[in-house]
Amino acid sequence: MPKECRRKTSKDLGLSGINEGSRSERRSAQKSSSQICNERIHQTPSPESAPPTLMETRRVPQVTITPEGGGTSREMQQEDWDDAVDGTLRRKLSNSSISSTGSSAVESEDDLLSDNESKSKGIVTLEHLVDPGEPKPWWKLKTIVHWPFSATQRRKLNWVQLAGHKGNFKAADEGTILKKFSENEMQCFEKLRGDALLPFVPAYHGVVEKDGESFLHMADLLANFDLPNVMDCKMGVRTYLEEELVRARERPKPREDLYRKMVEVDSEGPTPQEHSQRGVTKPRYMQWRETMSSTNTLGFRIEGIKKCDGTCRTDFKKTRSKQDVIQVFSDFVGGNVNILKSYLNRLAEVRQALKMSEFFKRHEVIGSSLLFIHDRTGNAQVWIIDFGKTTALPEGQMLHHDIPWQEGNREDGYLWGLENLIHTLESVNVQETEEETCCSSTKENTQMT
Ligand SMILES: O=P(O)(O)O[C@H]1[C@H](O)[C@@H](OP(=O)(O)O)[C@H](OP(=O)(O)O)[C@@H](OP(=O)(O)O)[C@H]1O
Ligand SMILES: Nc1ncnc2c1ncn2[C@@H]1O[C@H](COP(=O)(O)OP(=O)(O)O)[C@@H](O)[C@H]1O
Repeated sequence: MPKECRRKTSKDLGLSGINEGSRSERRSAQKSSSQICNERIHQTPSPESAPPTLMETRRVPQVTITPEGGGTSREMQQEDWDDAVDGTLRRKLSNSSISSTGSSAVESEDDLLSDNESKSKGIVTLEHLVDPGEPKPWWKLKTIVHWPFSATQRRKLNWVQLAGHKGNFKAADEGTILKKFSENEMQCFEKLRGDALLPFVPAYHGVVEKDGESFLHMADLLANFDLPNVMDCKMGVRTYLEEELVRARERPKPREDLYRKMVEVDSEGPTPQEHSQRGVTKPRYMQWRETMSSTNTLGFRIEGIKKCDGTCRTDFKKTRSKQDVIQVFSDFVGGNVNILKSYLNRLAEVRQALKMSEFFKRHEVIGSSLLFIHDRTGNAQVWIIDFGKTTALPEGQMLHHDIPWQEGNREDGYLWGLENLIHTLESVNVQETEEETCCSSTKENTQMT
């Protein structure tokens, strides 16, 4: 069937109605959502109780950690943002020089990953912790959770891991997975039990332990999808904890692995000093990642995408401009207006839940992602994942999540990023007639023996 060529934005198709709160704001300003998104980057902040949409990104401080210790702080200037939004960042930090040639979204096609390759992210095969034939009971319960697995269920799982550390996940009983234990994340799951965010996080089944190694047992969000398309968006304007900054300042540890990762993307990234020592500190690397991608300018970034045709890309480190992000989103939804609508609906629900959530008010949410999953049946969902670096604030303290971060205030820019994410998704062009998104019907996220 010939494809309809006339392309429309989601707004033309009435999708912006989903986003009620911000629609009236847009109407009153008589501006398109794309304008708004760009303008937010330049707007000055309204007073303390500003609505979540207004955040002055010009004042996101760039705290630079030098190997000698002693952080220096520099506020981003107007020209930095001007450069950032037009896609050519040419700014210099106090001790570094960064250049970019634009989005990798159109540059690299070399990222078809499998677990045979050295890269840690992509399509993986999850193993169980023991050989399928092992006869003895080997699980030691650490919490009240009853270990439900039987030997016959110990199979390998074809899975998708778009971010995070290699080997962090194991297969578990059907529809569930194990993630390497983190005290922080465990506490978050426990606290989320009675919270408004509960419907948006993977169901949590407790902690299990084997041979001294502990795991968080949770729902496999891919389990109910047929050949899923998956996208990981890391939320917030900052991806490292304030305490990581403090630690790096007190005991700076230049890391060669991070230096190598930086050079791989931009040989001009490291400063002369970092080149000579072949090392960069963690916060320095994280800040560089934030400025190269859309984290600082939009409050979220794309980490990886796996499509139903089996292709997988995690080469988004330089996808920064709003236009580039729109292009990637557009490709991800494959012009399917219903998928786009479902995602926008779900994001509106997530936003609503975040505003209600007691947990969210009292936690600094760093490095957490929104996981988008859809398939050809039209099923499309968004989930909040990864609480490994989500930390509770001292008693009585609360965050806005939509005001600028300054060292000490622990703000993460999560809500601001979500607003921008919604507006960016609303700007995606969709075709008037639905395009077949792809793929045959073989079940992909399956348990294999
Ligand atoms: O994405 P790239 O450029 O590879 O950088 C990674 C990610 O930021 C990881 O975050 P995530 O796990 O959310 O993907 C982070 O782990 P943390 O979350 O532990 O900070 C890694 O720190 P190290 O593990 O210290 O290298 C850092 O090297
Ligand atoms: N519950 C889940 N269901 C399905 N996929 C998941 C789930 N949790 C994580 N993932 C996948 O694993 C990747 C890494 O997850 P994450 O929790 O961020 O790990 P880490 O803490 O190591 O960064 C995500 O990008 C996603 O592809």
